Amino acid sequence: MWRGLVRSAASNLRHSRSYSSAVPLPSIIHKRGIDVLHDPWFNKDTGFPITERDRLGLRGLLPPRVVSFEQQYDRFMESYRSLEKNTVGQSYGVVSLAKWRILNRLHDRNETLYYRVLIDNIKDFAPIIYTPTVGLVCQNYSGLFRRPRGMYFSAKDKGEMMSMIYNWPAQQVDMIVLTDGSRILGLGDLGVQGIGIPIGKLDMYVAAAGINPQRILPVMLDVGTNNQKLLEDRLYLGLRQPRLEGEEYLSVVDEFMEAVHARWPKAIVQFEDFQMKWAFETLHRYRKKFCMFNDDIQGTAGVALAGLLGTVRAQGRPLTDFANQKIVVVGAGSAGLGVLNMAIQAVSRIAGSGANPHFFLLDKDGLLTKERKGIDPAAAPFAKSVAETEEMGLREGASLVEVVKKVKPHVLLGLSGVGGVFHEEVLKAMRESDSIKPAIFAMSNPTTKAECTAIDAFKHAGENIVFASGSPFENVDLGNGKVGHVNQANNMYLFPGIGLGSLLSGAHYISDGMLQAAAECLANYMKDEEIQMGILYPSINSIRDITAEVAAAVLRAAIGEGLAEGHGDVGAKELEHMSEEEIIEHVRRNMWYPIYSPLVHER
Ligand SMILES: NC(=O)c1ccc[n+]([C@@H]2O[C@H](COP(=O)([O-])OP(=O)(O)OC[C@H]3O[C@@H](n4cnc5c(N)ncnc54)[C@H](O)[C@@H]3O)[C@@H](O)[C@H]2O)c1
Ligand SMILES: O=C(O)C[C@H](O)C(=O)O
Ligand SMILES: [Mg+2]
Repeated sequence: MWRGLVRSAASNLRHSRSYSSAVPLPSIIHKRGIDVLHDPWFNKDTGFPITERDRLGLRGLLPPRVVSFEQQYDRFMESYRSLEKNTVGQSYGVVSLAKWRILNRLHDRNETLYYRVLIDNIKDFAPIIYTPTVGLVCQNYSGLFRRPRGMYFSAKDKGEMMSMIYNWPAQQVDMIVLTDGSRILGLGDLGVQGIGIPIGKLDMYVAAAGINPQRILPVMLDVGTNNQKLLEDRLYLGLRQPRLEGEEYLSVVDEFMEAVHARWPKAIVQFEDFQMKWAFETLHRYRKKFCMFNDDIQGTAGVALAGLLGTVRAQGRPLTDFANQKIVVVGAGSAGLGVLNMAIQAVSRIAGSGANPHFFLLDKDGLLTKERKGIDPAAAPFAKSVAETEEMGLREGASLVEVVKKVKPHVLLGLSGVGGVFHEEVLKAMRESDSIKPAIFAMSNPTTKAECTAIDAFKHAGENIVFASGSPFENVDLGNGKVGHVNQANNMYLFPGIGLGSLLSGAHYISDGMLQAAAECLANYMKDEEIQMGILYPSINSIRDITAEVAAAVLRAAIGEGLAEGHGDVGAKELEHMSEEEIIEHVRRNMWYPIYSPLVHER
């Protein structure tokens, strides 16, 4: 149960919150009494030792027995397990929200214990604090709201953001996840309720990348919502106005980015769940100016590419064969286009710039060809020419079934946000694939929006497929002791490492080379024996390990490109002189791990 490395208190405290107010020794924190108990960053509940109770004015505010961290941990897990028992037979929504509530209450009260149970039970808890339950939490946010978490900047705050940013109590922030709530998972525009996504992503940053929870900041940019139901909901907590558009919209994002940069010039900003037009626009606008990335475009692309390369290996083919793979991508949004852009780059690296990849792109109106009217410029490079389409017996707007039947793809990859779009006929058509091991990636989230379920994929497309989904599914029992392995193709395998590696590099922007290094690291992480069994991604139980490797790869790439400026007391020169082993050791040393650190100096 007690996995992972236990850091020394001193090293944990190096990243602790520091205070500008003059603090007389012996206290390490400036708060006293009930304020300490009400601060989840420092609270140890019944775990406060007698010396700290004395010196922080806690005597009498707690029952007398001092309970160890291990006992507190076991107590929480017992109540969690009994909640599981007591909710057997109830609906998914009721059970998962009950689980979310119990975890959220701990999060509100005692962050050290919260992150420890999260890290140690990540396989069980990720589906609650992350996809799929986080989607349900966002949908029910107004009703579930008890306490705020993170910061909210709204269209009404124009002109005020530079001063508002100083309302955040931490002196240092390393990692920000920002959304405008316009495309929350596959659930559409959820307005201010989308704040659950940055919170969930940052929980993964703490659990996987060891970013200190005192240095994370979830942010909601509330520029209104076009969701009529929310606008009419009397409990809705966001601005009741249609979304800002055009220059008005961009000026709000600009102001926020400048405010963040002014206070924390080295903070990394992850853009998350923005509708496509703003996802691309803001990425182009800020990517060389600030240290930022768009997770849905860039993080997803790297995870998908790692899976696609794994698929080639699973077929027993050399990686150069990637250039010959026929890949049908369903969904021409920020994620689908991000994947195709990165896949095209990979093909030209592997097979030279003259290679002609066999990629097919569909959106809600079917196969995209050059004949499409009003085609989005971001999708245009992937539209098929008339000659190519005719040669295959296809046409503009051809349906998914037609495309799969004619193309016989090696890979069918969904990022459409439409549950069940890989229906029985589509999956059965995959049996005629030209691959001996066709791959089906149903990457849309949450589970209800997956293009197909794992069971249906193995049932209709055959037992020899490789399967991956964005939200978790159980492995499938194929009978006779055989198991259909379910991979979770989710950007959670990359964004924490991209963020941590970029942070430690101190680079002023995140280059394509850094992102490519992250994807390659994930692709190379899996052993051939695993790949042969259809296992394309590591178990989520190893997410801390894979994240350290990814972060080291990103850091090495930044050093190699001369972008690394260093972080904290480790400068560019020191980074340049580190060996590969020293870099990974440096990354691991900088990963926060939850233990109770002393809050008073020893006399
Ligand atoms: N697994 C992951 O790591 C991951 C990462 C990012 C996004 N996603 C998921 O991918 C989905 C899409 O995200 P996005 O940012 O690209 O959204 P988006 O809104 O930008 O794009 C959705 C695309 O799907 C197309 N589409 C809609 N209905 C369709 C249909 N019936 N057939 C074919 N195409 C259809 C739309 O035309 C559009 O091109 C979401 O559900 C999101 O949760 C998953
Ligand atoms: O949030 C996730 O689980 C993955 C991805 O960022 C998404 O938008 O679906
Ligand atoms: Mg996302």
